[in-house]
Amino acid sequence: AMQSWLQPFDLLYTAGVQAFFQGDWSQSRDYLQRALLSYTLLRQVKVSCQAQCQREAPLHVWLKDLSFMDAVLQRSECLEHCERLQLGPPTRHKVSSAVHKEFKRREPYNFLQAAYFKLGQMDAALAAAHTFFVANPQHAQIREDLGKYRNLQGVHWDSVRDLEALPYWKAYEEGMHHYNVQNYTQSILRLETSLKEVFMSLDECRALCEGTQEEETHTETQQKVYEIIAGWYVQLLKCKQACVKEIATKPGQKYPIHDFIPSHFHLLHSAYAAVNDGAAAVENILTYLLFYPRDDSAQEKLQQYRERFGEKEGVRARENVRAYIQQSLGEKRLIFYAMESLDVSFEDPDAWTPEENISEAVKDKLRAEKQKRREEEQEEERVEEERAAEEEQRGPLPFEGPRVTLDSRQLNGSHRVVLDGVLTWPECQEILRLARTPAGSGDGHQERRSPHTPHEHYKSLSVLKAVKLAGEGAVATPGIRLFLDAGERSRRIVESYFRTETSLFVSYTQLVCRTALEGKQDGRVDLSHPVHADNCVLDPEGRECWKEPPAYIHRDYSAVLFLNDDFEGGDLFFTDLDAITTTAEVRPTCGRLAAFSSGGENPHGVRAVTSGRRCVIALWFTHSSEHAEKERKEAEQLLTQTEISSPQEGSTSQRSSAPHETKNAQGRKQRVSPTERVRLTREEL
Ligand SMILES: O=C(O)CCC(=O)C(=O)O
Ligand SMILES: [Fe+3]
Repeated sequence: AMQSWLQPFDLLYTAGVQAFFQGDWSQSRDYLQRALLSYTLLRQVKVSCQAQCQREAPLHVWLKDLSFMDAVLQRSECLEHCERLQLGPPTRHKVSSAVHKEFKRREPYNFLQAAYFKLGQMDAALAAAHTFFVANPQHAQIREDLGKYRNLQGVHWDSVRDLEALPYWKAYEEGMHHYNVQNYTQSILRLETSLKEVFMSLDECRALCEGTQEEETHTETQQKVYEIIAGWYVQLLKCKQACVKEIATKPGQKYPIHDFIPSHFHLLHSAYAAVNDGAAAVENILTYLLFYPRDDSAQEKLQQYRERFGEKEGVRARENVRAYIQQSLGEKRLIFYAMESLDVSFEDPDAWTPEENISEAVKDKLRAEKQKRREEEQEEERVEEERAAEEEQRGPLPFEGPRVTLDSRQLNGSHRVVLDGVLTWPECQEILRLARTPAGSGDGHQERRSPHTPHEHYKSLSVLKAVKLAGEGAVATPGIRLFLDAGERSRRIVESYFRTETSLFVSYTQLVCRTALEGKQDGRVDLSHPVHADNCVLDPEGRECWKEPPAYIHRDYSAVLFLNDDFEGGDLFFTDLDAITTTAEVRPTCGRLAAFSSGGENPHGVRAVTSGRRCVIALWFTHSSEHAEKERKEAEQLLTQTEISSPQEGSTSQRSSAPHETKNAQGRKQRVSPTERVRLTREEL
């Protein structure tokens, strides 16, 4: 019989994200839901196949003669068969570790919540948003979104829950709480539940290690067969060991809870003693002593319990915990052994590993690695602090009107800012008219296929060309004056906000429109503008940016002043040096300014414009007077002449614009400072 097998979750996720950026919310929601389901089912199948094959094809054989290999082959066949039954024939498809990480960070829920929101499914949106927030409490955008949901009517706040919650965290926390308020009976119930579920989750996590290998094993040098087996096996053991850390780390937290598993027994023995269950108190202190046999205060407690409750014949430490410790120590022993001879690094997730199990050489190595990790963490913290300090140093805005909407921290980067209100709506309309000149009018103006994608048209206009067009009467002068002024306004904002050491000059100004070509958008996966940095040549593989020609190395700051939002797609986004990991997205809208330093710290690109036309003023600034835009000066002079020779500037515009647009034309005086202008237009509004 035909059976439809599970579709790969990464492909479903990609399809969901793609539909999202095309604004197809219901499609996006459906794909994302299926991706999450596929992810969960796949893990369930793998865990259950592991369990089944552990029973059917046990591996308790020693590496003598051929029986070991025999067992390995049988296990392998069992797993293959089990997974084939449930997942279909094996494929070459391999999920990248980047996607694995995104699922771990619950990234799909962020898209899903936004899609639900657009579809008006508010309760679902809230649940998905909360689920994402729990794992990403620092995420600025989700905080903002949740704040938005909070103000909406008819949202059921009481029913909001974490859709990915692992059951033991709730039990553990309630157990701690009851313990702290000396409600021991309840505390015992919760902590026992937590323990049971912790070990179940631990088993699942460890079983998943036996699935596909995450890390590619390096095969640069020629390896012998036993080296390959050893390398592979050590990877497996390290993966299993790492599960303790994973289990003990709450979603959204950076570090695991110290001694998470042993601490259960510590709490339990006192809780049982408090309710006078002597046998259980002794059992749990003995279990705790399995981890820390030389803990004096625990030994003392054991003595006290024996005196208080009498000798408890036959009461012993918990057998499953003893087995677990033995298993874990066995794994550690092999890893330590490998560390001595092979180039193996390891972070011991447990504090209880007995000293005598570790050789001096390995101790040194563990210490050195720990030191390295600490230094890396300190470096991370330092960068974070620097970023915070950077924010505090931000200068004031030079005039009234614009306001900062997102700072570097909220944009997950450095030297980035998004401001709103740099242009008013009528101003955007006036500038947009410049871009609406019919194709072919005037030699200065270009409309052609985009240099970046075959799915879009691309039109650019420099300030000088714009002024020349005005001279020919092809465009209205108020728009051009605004075009020039918008550049100057942006320059002043950037100079002041980033407190640049010397003044900035505009080095280039361009009005750029990207138009989606109808009928050429199906299945589109490319970008409107590929990821790049503005003053250096980006090398994503090497994670470097080369500040050398052909890059425009004199550019110090970049700005994009958005003019409209009546199109689909076209978000500006920032990435890491890898040109893949998106760190921030900026949705264009009239008067919004995205400004950032032009170097390798700010790789950026533009998402595909899939319908309509997206227009912006792109600006680059420089500290070097030699690179100041010469055209700008010339344009200023020419424009002033034109304005003097035709004081009724509104009249020239009539020819090139549709009648309904003239209502936005402003016949007011043009010689006003930006401050006055903002005030003026505000009063007009
Ligand atoms: O249009 C945009 O949003 C950015 C364009 C850009 O990055 C560039 O032209 O260098
Ligand atoms: Fe750029």
